Amino acid sequence: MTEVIKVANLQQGYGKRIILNDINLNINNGDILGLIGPSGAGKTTLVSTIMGMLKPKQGTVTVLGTPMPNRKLLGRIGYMAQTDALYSVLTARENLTFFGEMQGMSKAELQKQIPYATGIVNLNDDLDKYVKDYSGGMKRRLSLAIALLADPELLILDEPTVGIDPELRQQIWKELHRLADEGKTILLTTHVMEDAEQSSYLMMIRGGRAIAQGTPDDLISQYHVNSVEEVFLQAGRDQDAHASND
Ligand SMILES: Nc1ncnc2c1ncn2[C@@H]1O[C@H](COP(=O)(O)OP(=O)(O)OP(=O)(O)O)[C@@H](O)[C@H]1O
Repeated sequence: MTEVIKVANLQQGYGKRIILNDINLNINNGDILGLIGPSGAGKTTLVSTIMGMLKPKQGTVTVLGTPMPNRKLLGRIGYMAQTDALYSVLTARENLTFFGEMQGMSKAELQKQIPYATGIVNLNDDLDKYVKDYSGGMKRRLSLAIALLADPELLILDEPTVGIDPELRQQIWKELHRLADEGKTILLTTHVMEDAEQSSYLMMIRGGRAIAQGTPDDLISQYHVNSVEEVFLQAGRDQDAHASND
């Protein structure tokens, strides 16, 4: 087992405002980490820090053995942001080719990987359409295909299943599990409990703090409840009770 992401005593924020406090996390290869928490909890802030887009205010972030931020590492990470960064005047195929070339992929690799990545998200029949004519869900799916394109060691996906129907969501999860079984590491943020239940390890963030973390089964038994959703609700109540006692 190799440690792929290590976050130690992280404090993060914007300007003087502190958003995340005392975050500690270790993820090994083959893990699927689900970051779950209410809107504004700090999930994207944590993801951006792990990606190296934000420098830690305090503490350290190490990815694939390298302290972050480090630009050189970006080629080894497949990243899907929350807002789609696509060129609407280009077709889907042209977008994929552009982002693949940016990551140093050869023509032969692109020829092999474009059908693979777009097959996972059911976009093969729409490859030559302009992105400006895509629906919101299709754009999300294209963004996911771009993240998968170069077969990266680490996939970081910010809300990958928003706007994706249940059948396709199942297909995507099947592929994410296959990639994890191959030893790839996946970090995703989500609001959706079904996604959380599919993760091998969960971190629940609320008010900038990790209120619970562990495997779904461990958390369910630790909190004496029957579902991940109940763990989340109970951990939130515990946090509120703790705050009112302070
Ligand atoms: N660039 C920024 N500058 C200042 N504040 C920011 C910035 N980005 C996020 N924030 C603030 O940081 C807090 C956490 O935001 P973040 O996007 O990390 O939450 P989130 O858990 O990802 O939420 P959501 O689930 O809605 O995406 C919010 O209060 C937000 O307003």
